[in-house]
Amino acid sequence: MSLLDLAPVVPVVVIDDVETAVPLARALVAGGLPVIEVTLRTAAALESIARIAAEVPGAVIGAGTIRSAADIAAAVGAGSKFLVSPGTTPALAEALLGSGVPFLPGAATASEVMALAERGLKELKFFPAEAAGGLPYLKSLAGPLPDVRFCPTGGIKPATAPDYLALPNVGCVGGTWLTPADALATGDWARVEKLAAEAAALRP
Ligand SMILES: O=C(O)C(=O)C[C@H](O)[C@H](O)COP(=O)(O)O
Repeated sequence: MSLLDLAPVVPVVVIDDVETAVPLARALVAGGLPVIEVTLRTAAALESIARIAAEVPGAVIGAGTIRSAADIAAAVGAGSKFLVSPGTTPALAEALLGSGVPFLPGAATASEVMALAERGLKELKFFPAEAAGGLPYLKSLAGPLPDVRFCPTGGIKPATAPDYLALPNVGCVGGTWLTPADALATGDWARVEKLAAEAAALRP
């Protein structure tokens, strides 16, 4: 099954304290969102991915902010089951194709989408979704490029997620709203689970 169809919302998580990784992943899975993207933006990211991979069997754990072949090696080595990049250079596309795991390469323009589609890559992250044109932009791409599907991410909120999910070329959306920094800091896993449950219900 495609990465885009596993869950309506992919939580994008920035983890500063590795001790929060497992409880937050458990809360997301309990709420009904098994696909979790940990951004490689913090020192705790790789160890967090490793712990979630080892200790949260219901999670499909992946790495975001992939920018290089070295990032791919580190992320896959830590146990990432999928990879996500904010944008895609030709070299990064090559490295992702050789990674051995599913991935969502980032794209934001018709030309970038077409360059990836030429290589057979037709399931992409649309980033930064809101800033790059949001709903009208994705609707416009669906006309000439109907065979390409997206996980828009960047600026998407609970109120706007349903409109994105209603588009024919959107499989899921990504966002950080499921794991607010203050909830992570205070260990408010019940709040994370509730936010996840509300998001999971966006596509019954
Ligand atoms: O680090 C990355 O490569 C990313 O994944 C960027 C994130 O997708 C956005 O930062 C989403 O953040 P929100 O706009 O708060 O939902």
